[in-house]
Amino acid sequence: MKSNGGSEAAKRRAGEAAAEAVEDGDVVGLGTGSTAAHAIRVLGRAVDAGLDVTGIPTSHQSRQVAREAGIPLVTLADATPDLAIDGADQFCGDDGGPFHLVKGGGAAHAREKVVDTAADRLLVVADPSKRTDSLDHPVPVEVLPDAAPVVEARLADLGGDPTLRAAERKDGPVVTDNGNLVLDCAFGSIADPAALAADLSALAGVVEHGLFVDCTAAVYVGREDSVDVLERTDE
Ligand SMILES: O=C[C@H](O)[C@H](O)[C@H](O)COP(=O)(O)O
Repeated sequence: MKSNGGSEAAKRRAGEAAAEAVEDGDVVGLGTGSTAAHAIRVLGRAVDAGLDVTGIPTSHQSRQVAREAGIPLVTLADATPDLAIDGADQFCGDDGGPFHLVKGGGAAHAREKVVDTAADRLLVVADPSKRTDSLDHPVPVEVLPDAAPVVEARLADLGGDPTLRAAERKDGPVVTDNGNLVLDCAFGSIADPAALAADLSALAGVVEHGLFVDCTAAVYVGREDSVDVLERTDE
């Protein structure tokens, strides 16, 4: 499984703490990545112990981890998630929020955004290396394969520097779970995530981008021996 190199102990603590927010009878959106996988495994142990939880996976990876953990799975056609637990490649925001994220390091951001925003609450799990004052991580942009050259040009018009994501153990590009390609687009420091998100969403051929703007209810930041919970409060 892809890992960003953050401490596994910190990721595990974040996952464990977020999983504690799940209640009997909940339908849970199951995020993708190495941090969310810790939460899924904890939920699997809770299911073994008798908790009634149903999961909605966000990728082939999270489906596989959930199956191995023994979590019953459904789709968005069957149920609406009460909450979702998902990782992030980078986040900004202080306690009180709003929180903005960059996601899609595992190319799962399109399905993640559908499931995470369908949930009543999105709980993000992360280690401290993901936190920043201002987002500057390249934004993954999932594109229809035929549209990639056109979208690349439009991203450059927006001031971005796009790179087609290459596969690591396959010749050629990464192909997403949805059969599309990914352009990782560097924009430098992103002053207005909402405006950039709107610009990216407006491009023909873009299936989804990895900016998640103010849709997070809480961020669980795991450390070696503790967890900070940052919560979005209503103004
Ligand atoms: O596409 C992948 C997802 O957005 C992940 O949630 C994100 O890349 C964080 O993954 P990790 O917890 O492994 O750093």
